[in-house]
Amino acid sequence: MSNEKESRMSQLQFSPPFDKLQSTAWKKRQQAVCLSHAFKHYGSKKRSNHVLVNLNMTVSKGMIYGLLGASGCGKTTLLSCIVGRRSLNSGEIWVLGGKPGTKGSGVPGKRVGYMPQEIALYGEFTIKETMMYFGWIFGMETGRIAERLTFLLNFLDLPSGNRMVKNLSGGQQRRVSFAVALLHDPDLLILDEPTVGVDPLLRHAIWRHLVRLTSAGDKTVIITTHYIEEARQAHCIGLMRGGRLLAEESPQALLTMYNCISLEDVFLKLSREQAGQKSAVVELNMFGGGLGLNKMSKREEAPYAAEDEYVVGLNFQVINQSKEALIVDNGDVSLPGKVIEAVTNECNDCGGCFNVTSHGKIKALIQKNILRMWRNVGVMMFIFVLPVMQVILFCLAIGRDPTDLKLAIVNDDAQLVNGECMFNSSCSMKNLSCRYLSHLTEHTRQIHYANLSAAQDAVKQGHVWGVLFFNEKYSDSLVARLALADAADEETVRLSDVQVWLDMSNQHIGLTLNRDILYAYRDFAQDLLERCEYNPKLGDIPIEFLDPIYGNEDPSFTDFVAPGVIITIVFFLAVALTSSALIVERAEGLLDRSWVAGVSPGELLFSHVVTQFAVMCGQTALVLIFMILVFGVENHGNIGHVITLTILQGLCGMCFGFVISAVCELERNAIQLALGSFYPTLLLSGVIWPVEGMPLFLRYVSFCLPLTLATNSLRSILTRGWPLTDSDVYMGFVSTLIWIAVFMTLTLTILKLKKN
Ligand SMILES: Nc1ncnc2c1ncn2[C@@H]1O[C@H](COP(=O)(O)OP(=O)(O)OP(=O)(O)O)[C@@H](O)[C@H]1O
Repeated sequence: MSNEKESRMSQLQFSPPFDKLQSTAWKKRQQAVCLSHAFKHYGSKKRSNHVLVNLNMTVSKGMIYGLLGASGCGKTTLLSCIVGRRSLNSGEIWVLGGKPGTKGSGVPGKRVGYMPQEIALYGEFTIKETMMYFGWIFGMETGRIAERLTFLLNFLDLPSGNRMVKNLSGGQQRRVSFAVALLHDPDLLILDEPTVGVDPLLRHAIWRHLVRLTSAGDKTVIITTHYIEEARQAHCIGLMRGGRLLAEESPQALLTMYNCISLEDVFLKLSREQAGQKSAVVELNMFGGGLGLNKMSKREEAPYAAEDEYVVGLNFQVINQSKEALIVDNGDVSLPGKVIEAVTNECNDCGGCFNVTSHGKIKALIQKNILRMWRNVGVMMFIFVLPVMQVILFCLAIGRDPTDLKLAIVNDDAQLVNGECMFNSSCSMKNLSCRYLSHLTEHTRQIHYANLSAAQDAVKQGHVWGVLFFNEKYSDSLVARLALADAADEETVRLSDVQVWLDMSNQHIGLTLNRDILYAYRDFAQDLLERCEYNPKLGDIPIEFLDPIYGNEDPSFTDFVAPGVIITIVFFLAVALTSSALIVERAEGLLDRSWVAGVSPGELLFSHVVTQFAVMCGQTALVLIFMILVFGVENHGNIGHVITLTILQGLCGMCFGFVISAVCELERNAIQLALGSFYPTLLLSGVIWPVEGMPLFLRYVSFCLPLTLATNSLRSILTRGWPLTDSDVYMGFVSTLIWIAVFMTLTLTILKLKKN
């Protein structure tokens, strides 16, 4: 050890005593990472899985710390606590002088470079775009990112920066992921198995680079690896098992202390000791020199809660610095970095200096969202083609009267001439059945049958929708009935009736025929009276329907359903688009990477809101253009209000999508929840049937749903032209805004809870 280093060490050892508590805290803050009595479990208290159990760990600045342990022993969990991605259930954690997650600590954020186990990269980005994205998130200048990109492409032997990540090999993708962690030259590098799938030459280069990085003393690396041999190059090794560190020493010191020739032997020995010398069933998988300690008995994996009893080594306390800890492979003794750090360098003193402005991050996030959509043809089709298709299909398929309905006619009143039912259109009282039938043609196709039983059979077999029967005395009886009025006898009245049997199994077709048969009689009677110079009104029932105040005399079902359909399309497209967005990012480890890079849930949501808002404006424009301009759905109101309400509903759907994606871990569950909510909402919101037709209790449920009042409001604007001041209209806006606020609050709360 050099004299200078020695004197610095002794200065530390005899540093002026603060009060005891203060000096302990001060010591912890001088380390790159310091955990004491750390506990972490997953699951509920009753069924908890204890992953970190009274774990103590000290990583001094400027060292490479190799974290080794069997699969499932808690390494990733430990790293995620260090980077601020998870918090401990109890215990203390200091990272770079601050507590992860506290303001200005820079962790999570730009002070830490994190390479997770998963690839966690956007497949549809090029390498360059990937670097730009993460660089902007870290608040780097574009020029600086380009410089680092050139260096990292060379250093990591990566192909051109213009290659798409998804087209790279697995090993190349891992190297890009490693490059992202190195990009902003962070103070602390956390690398979760960075050398998996990397060839030996490059692995060697990576380790050389890590050693070079840390040699200046201001950069620290924590690395997990299953290649135990490469871990020999670390300054310190933490051997982890059952949620705690069995040892924390330099490789050389471990070998010496345990009198072993390999680190695997050391680990085996320690594991046996920890398991109380009882048959430690540890299978060493020797493939590629890997540690492969993944087949331990359950008993062995159980956590050990006794206080510090198995921790071997000196824990690198700065004041009692272990010499062994400072021995590097070549036998030289070196200081693990800048052991002495001025208290003035503490992060709390620079208050917020590690905060990257939200502006840069949001810009990067928005660009990322747009690029992901743009590069994904399926998503683009979903966004812009699907709503148009839905509108076109709705307008073509829903609300039109059924036509070409076959009706069986049995006419004993008139003879067919060349298959035609002939009549005289002047004031003639002959063949009145044919005259009547001439008014029944709008939606029907008449098929003449010779007798009643054949016609009724045709209905029974589904060939026709109904039978109209005219007896042989129909015309004469009808004339007599009109002439005699109330003097007509029962027989005359009966014979002047047209007898009808309908197939009412299809309500809409049945009602259409029913209506047409009645209207045809009215038209027939009025026509006959007019030709015979009577007042045609005598043929009508004595009720006069004047011009409707709203709507028209022949209201269309399309006009009734259209407002609800517009809102449903925009709402549920937004749900579908958003609900999977966060889940996919989370499943691919991208969300974790963003959190660790310092992106907050609020920034992430905001970026999605902005992108989605732009998408929704496009969707709304397309839906309204096709509904109103192309298919002529009526609009008597202010188009500005129609557009605003539709966009607000889209935002509301997006926020609901955020809730789903925050709640669900799997995309499958998100799809189930989105689909599951679609039908109840559609049925209960008065979109396809008036709310007034529901039982009373269901109406209350209906009014509490996000689409009901908005649909009512849009309907009032479109069909009645009501202004915003009308309560029916403004309640749609108010309820939508309330739902947006509720969904956003829920999402933020769930995300924050999950982040913790
Ligand atoms: N989100 C989670 N919820 C519940 N249990 C979890 C969660 N993440 C990890 N675990 C459990 O915690 C334990 C430790 O997992 P962790 O990923 O930290 O292990 P590891 O040492 O990194 O393993 P490997 O080397 O295979 O990556 C495992 O039993 C795992 O099943």
